[in-house]
Amino acid sequence: MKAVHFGAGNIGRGFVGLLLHQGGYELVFSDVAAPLVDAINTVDRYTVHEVGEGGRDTVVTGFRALNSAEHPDAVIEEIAGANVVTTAVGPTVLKFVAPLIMSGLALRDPSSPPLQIMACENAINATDLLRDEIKAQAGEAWDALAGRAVFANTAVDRIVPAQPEGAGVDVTVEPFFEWAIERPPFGDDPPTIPGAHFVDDLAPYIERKLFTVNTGHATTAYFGAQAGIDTIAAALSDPAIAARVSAALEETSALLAVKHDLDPTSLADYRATILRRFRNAALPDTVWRVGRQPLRKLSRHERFVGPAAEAAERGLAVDALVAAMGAALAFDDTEDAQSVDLQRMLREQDAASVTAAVTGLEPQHPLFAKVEAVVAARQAELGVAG
Ligand SMILES: NC(=O)c1ccc[n+]([C@@H]2O[C@H](COP(=O)([O-])OP(=O)(O)OC[C@H]3O[C@@H](n4cnc5c(N)ncnc54)[C@H](O)[C@@H]3O)[C@@H](O)[C@H]2O)c1
Ligand SMILES: O=P(O)(O)OC[C@@H](O)[C@@H](O)[C@H](O)[C@H](O)CO
Repeated sequence: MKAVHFGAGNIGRGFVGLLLHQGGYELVFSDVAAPLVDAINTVDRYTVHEVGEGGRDTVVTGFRALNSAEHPDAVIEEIAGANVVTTAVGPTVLKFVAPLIMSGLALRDPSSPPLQIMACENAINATDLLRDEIKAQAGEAWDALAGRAVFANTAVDRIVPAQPEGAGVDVTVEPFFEWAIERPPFGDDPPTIPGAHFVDDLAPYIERKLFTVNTGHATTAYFGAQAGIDTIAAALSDPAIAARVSAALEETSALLAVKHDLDPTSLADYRATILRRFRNAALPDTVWRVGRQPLRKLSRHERFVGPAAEAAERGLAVDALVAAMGAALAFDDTEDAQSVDLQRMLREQDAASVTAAVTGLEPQHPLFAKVEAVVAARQAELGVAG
């Protein structure tokens, strides 16, 4: 059995690749970072180090890496003969891997079992986005290709920080992990991924994850950055920031409870577990990694505006989420292109225009005026007219 995994970065090596290896797949990483591809190909094993309570080391073997920028045809050939394709490249990069998967499907023996495709990104229905990209790029050829693949959405959860310079291919991760995968697309033949659980309806799982883990994480990062704190664990040890994060998560939990009929006590346990995970002092995770790409994180269906918009529509509280969005507006990392764009927009556009462009909300939406107010407040701090 063979799996081709796009994105040999933190979660690619530290989680998806690890579980595919444990499932018995021969693993082919595909990445565009030449030094990373070369480093992977110089070793025959790497170690996933879990740090924090209960952490242990696991060795991964049976892998190689291809540079898809330099050798796209080699990647296409591997896909044609693979059982599984996974991605962990970031939601905005899916459109760049789509042509390779499309060509791999075109080369595939039509009598082979369908290729099982799963995007492991932090986004609602990321695999559907990938399928839509492949379909759009295939045009009329899609009808012939569609039957050669099945597409399943997933929710992956494990905190994998940026790895220090010189760490090589080994990866430091937290001990916790969760991987929920839609079952129906596979029929009677789901992939063998030990530790993953297959569910009939992914929506409650991905929304609970994105709107709790990632909302809480980003809230910690943005308030932490604003307070001049570098790591997630240190930010949460500040009682004022911890209170902000808890308040934001109580708002998302209130929405999740009514929307998906989730038990409030289980949601409270889920929140407590997540906050414990964030406090893992052995995990060197920074506010800069977790806050990365603020425009993506502030977009319409993401971890802030997604739950806050639905909460506002239902008349539920949103003030803590809006305050977190205010902190996100202050995220100023000159090495992050989206942060630079956000700061430029705040300086060049009026508050209503920034709110509409960043959040995708209509001006008449019940959330709009509240976000516009924090945008204007940030502009006042910057000394620019809103
Ligand atoms: N790190 C985590 O804690 C974590 C946890 C769950 C989900 N995720 C999600 O996984 C995805 C990846 O996150 P990460 O933290 O591993 O990021 P990362 O930057 O460590 O890894 C991304 C990798 O993708 C590669 N890449 C970029 N463009 C590519 C292309 N066109 N083809 C192939 N590879 C390409 C990069 O070179 C990099 O090695 C994101 O969607 C993220 O939200 C991350
Ligand atoms: O990967 P992002 O940029 O969407 O979000 C940053 C972190 O919140 C994220 O990577 C978490 O570590 C991860 O989602 C935990 O499962």
